[in-house]
Amino acid sequence: MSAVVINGLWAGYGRRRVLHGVTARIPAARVTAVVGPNGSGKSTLLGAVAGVVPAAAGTIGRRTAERPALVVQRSAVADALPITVRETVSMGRWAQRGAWRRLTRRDRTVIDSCMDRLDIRHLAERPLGALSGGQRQRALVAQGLAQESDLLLLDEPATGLDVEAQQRISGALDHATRQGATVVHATHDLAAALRADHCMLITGGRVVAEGPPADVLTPGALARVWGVPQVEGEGAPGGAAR
Ligand SMILES: Nc1ncnc2c1ncn2[C@@H]1O[C@H](COP(=O)(O)OP(=O)(O)OP(=O)(O)O)[C@@H](O)[C@H]1O
Repeated sequence: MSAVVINGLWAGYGRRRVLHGVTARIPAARVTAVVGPNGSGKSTLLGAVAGVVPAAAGTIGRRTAERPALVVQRSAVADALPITVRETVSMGRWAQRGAWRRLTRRDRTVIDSCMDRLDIRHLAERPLGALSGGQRQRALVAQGLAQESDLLLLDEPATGLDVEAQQRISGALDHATRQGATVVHATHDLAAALRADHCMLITGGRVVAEGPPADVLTPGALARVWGVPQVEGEGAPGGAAR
């Protein structure tokens, strides 16, 4: 079953088109990895599905009307933002409660459990700007989880993190899918993409392959997309590149 069906999607910024007729299906309650070179349109695709980048043409069909949770790259968050980790994660509840309503007991339980899942409860009262990059990224992922949306979109959530932090995040995302959420993450980490349930390879704003990661991330497809020959025997066998 598909959580999102994208059909002939064109999208970009102003008059500049970044996505050129993207057609793809995102399976429900699974992890999908979006892979592609710098500037290929991964963030733009996540933004379009999240509704923050308008579609110029084509359609994005959703199974439900719930607002997606979008976790942006940590570099997109200002260092000087004067908020604590707990406040950052609490903002995840705004979509349900509004920014000025008092948090309920259930909100506080969700916030604490999302901090626990990312192992950042001990940092709860620290200012976000005073954290390391990896700690800050965990706080942003916890904020996304706190929205309890059925569609979680994450832009390179594990880039530059140590192995323990990467495992925390990937464990939290797997947990979300077991709870029924659909997870889509953009990544440059081919090992992480191979662990996903589904993979979309994009280049130049076009989907060049889509399907099981081992069928998509073939040595031939990677060589074509990145233009560098892969070492023989590396990557997965098969060939599903369009
Ligand atoms: N806000 C913006 N305004 C104008 N152009 C943008 C904007 N954001 C991205 N672009 C352009 O759109 C193209 C695709 O960018 P996008 O961030 O979607 O790629 P990406 O695959 O996520 O890249 P990366 O791997 O480097 O994060 C790039 O050429 C980029 O310069």
